[in-house]
Amino acid sequence: MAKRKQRKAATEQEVENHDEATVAAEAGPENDGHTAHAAEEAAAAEEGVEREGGGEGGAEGEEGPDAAARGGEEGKEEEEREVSFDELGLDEQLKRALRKKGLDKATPIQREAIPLILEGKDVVAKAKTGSGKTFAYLLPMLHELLKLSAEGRIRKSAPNVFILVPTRELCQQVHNEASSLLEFCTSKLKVVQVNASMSDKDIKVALSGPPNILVTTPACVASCISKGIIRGSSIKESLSMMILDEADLLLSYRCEDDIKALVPHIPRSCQSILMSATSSADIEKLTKLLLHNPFILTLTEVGHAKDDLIPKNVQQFWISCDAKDKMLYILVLLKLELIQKKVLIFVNSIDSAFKLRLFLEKFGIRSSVLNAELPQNSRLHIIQAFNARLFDYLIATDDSKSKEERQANKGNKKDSRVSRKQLQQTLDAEFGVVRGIDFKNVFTVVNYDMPPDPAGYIHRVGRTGRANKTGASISLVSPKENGIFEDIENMLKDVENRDTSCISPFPLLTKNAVESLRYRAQDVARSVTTRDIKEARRQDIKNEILNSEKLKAHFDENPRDLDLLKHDKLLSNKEIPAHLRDVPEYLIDPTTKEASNVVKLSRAAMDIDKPRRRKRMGFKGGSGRSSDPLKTFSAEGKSRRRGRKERDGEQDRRKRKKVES
Ligand SMILES: Nc1ncnc2c1ncn2[C@@H]1O[C@H](COP(=O)(O)OP(=O)(O)OP(=O)(O)O)[C@@H](O)[C@H]1O
Repeated sequence: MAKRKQRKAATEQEVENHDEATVAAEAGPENDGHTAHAAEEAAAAEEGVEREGGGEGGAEGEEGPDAAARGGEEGKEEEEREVSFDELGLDEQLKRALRKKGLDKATPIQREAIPLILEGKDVVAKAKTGSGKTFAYLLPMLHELLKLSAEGRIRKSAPNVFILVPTRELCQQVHNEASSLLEFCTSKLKVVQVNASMSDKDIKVALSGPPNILVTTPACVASCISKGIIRGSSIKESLSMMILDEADLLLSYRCEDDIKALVPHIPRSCQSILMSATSSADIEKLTKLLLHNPFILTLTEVGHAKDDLIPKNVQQFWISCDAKDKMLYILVLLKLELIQKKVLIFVNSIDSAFKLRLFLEKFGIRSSVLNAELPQNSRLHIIQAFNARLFDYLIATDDSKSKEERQANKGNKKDSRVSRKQLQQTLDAEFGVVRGIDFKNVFTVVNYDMPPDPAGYIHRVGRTGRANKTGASISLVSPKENGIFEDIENMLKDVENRDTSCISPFPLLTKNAVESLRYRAQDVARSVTTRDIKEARRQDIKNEILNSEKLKAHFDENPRDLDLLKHDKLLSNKEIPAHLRDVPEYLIDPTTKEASNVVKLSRAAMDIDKPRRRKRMGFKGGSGRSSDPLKTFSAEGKSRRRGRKERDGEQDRRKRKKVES
């Protein structure tokens, strides 16, 4: 009965354009709720939402005509109401854990997906990066398991739930999130994560019991099955739910064969959920492979096109510069404080990352490098320390290069034992910096090197503006990268159905500011030699291997003690000359000074440096337009600035009016 009620609310929501989201729920050939579907189609056509088919029968049939008849008025009330976790009928113990995290309202994807999953539907949910997809599947899954456990109906020959993710960073992240939600649960559900870096012995120990929930990568679960660590027949008996998170990335991590190996063991009764930030042919492939008549949720924000890819709270900028000047430009941005911290800088190779780190270090700017070479414990600790604001600049190597190397390694792996060892010693095949990791409070993402493809851009930029916070991205585009930049712009224009670009020139940078630091930057850049880079890279791995051991022992006992190790330690022990550490006042032109002051003021206004005082930053939190210098300041000259200010004033007035009315 309760389920029917929830389903009704969901169906009403599907036909409406929501306050913050438009949901396209697609019903398929077996659906007998034709009337409801026709109403949805009509509403969708009005909203410019496409329907693609595919879907679930039964319940829609029961509720459809009813819902269609009421689609209008009641639905509108629904649309304007935020939905609390209470209203979603979740287990009290889970709600307690959510309250402890300061969360009471569901995000749009949670509001839509949770009732469907609770009803036992197969669901494909597509919602942009940072929209809360993880809890959208964890909460209903845990709710159902708690219910089964209370009723003594848990089958225990193998895990009841598989959560498959592309990388081991994500294994850890999802495992942590699930464990934190179970904090107040009296029936002891066990969640474990296993990955390819663990020995068979450790995996066996982790899987003994067995756990209720297994978070792992497709490669690891396939290997467990082939080695008999998990028996296929036990999976058939016990598995009640399978979740593929970051599904759009699973196949790009060459997991297709591994997933195919799993398919024959999945019982027909198993409910499958697929979560994704983008649409792709890979999603279609996985859907066909694993799901039965799924419900497809596609979520977008109001006023934005259906497939809008970048959250609207993220401003996108670009700077055109020669490849050889990129270090100079990044120095200007960071040293003259023209961008908000914390900053995540993407580069395409490990050497470039260390070159940049050494270069910045010579100007007194400390950073850390996150890359596939580091031991897993160190990588996790770097992410945790960055999230805890122990340092402000993180240089991350993207997957592009490592992917090539991964592929090469994958080929070699079959050929010789040495290559396998090399694979383990060099790059971690299950590593992914960008994809899906929940970096907290990153304000600016910098594409120091452009990503190899538009999808890479979406995932990189998705590391800011998470949970509806304000963010910005800045891409440094060299002439050689014009092609990929155009591809990205075209893709964004296409999906947003726009004529103009969604990425604006960065407004706070003057030619004077760049020229003021040119000679210093060139001198210092020349002084960073290939040998220095090699040595720094070697030194960093050495430090981190030692760290990794210490970390393991220490953090088992003191999980909150993040200050133990510093990842932004100076790589060189030479003292930083004063003229490089402090930029003399006379070098900075007045416009840049003004820009930098505005950035600092807005930083203070946003209270960015006092995270603890902002204990409960709700989902609607973050900063408004008025406090964001990128929206109120231009380095291009006063008259233009006035124009922009006036426009902004007008927009603010309009916004106020909307709120008042
Ligand atoms: N209901 C909520 N209210 C406020 N914050 C939330 C809520 N649900 C999740 N969050 C927070 O939002 C952030 C992003 O969530 P999550 O990592 O699940 O996003 P995602 O959609 O999976 O992103 P990606 O596609 O990049 O992996 C997290 O820090 C999470 O704690």
